[in-house]
Amino acid sequence: MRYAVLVTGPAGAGKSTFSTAFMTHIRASKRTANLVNLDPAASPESFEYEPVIDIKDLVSLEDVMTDLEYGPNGGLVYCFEYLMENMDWLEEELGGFEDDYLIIDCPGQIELYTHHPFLPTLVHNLQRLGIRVCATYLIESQFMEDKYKFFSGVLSAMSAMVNLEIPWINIMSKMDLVLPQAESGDARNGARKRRDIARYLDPDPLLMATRRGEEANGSNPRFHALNQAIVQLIEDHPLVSFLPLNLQDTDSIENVVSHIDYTMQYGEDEEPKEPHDLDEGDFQDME
Ligand SMILES: Nc1nc2c(ncn2[C@@H]2O[C@H](COP(=O)(O)OP(=O)(O)OP(=O)(O)O)[C@@H](O)[C@H]2O)c(=O)[nH]1
Repeated sequence: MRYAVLVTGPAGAGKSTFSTAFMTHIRASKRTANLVNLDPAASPESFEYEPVIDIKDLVSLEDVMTDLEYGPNGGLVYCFEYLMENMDWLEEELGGFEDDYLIIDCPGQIELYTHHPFLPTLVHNLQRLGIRVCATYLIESQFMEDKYKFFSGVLSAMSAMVNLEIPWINIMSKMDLVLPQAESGDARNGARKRRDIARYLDPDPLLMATRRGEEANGSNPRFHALNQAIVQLIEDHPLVSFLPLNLQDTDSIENVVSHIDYTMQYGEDEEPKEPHDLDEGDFQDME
């Protein structure tokens, strides 16, 4: 069985950094993982592990912008459409990998997750090849600092989940930036901040509720009805909750990887090892 984890989310959410930490963690636990880059604009410096498959070997944003004179956004859309037309290239590239995890670092264009057919086509093709696919969707903890920005993140996560219909894990990345605040100050303050964080990790739609006529974040009170409708939508479809990810804390990475393993039903089809297949390293792992 092959497994593919799509690492998705808006630009700058920490996808490449998480992909690297994920690779390191999987390899440290003596499993195999390979990185796949699907961002045609990614610079080589963004990867600590060299991707085994790189969309830039098929099409690069730079070439498209130079040769076709497209701007950066149109160029990116062109690259994804080009890949969609050349899925046999990806299929061929994937053919050589019988390893257990493919970590697919996706681009940060939000339209890819909400309405562009690129990701559904990709998922369909991976599944056709017998690869079990799950998605992680990262939004960064700074979204918690502005509840309206946070809810736009919740809605984009929800939209992406509905668009892709595959096992899904939402991750609140860069928790190292907010956790120290929760730990600082007196005990009562700390407890209140931790409670606030919990409301964001399991989104409480009431965070956004306003009373009729009340100004919300400087916005026009006429938005009250719209806010109420969004609150209702999130309440009626409680699809989104977030796993906190603090890359400074090994337990936090371990927790996220365990959720991914569980969601993917990793190892469910593994045959038990015969005693003669076990080597010394396996016994050391059990100590
Ligand atoms: N403090 C902190 N910074 C982080 C963390 N993860 C990523 N960053 C920083 O956030 C910025 C963006 O990180 P990337 O991993 O490149 O984000 P990305 O989602 O791959 O970005 P795009 O590919 O442009 O969409 C970089 O400056 C990282 O150093 C984290 O866990 N904590």
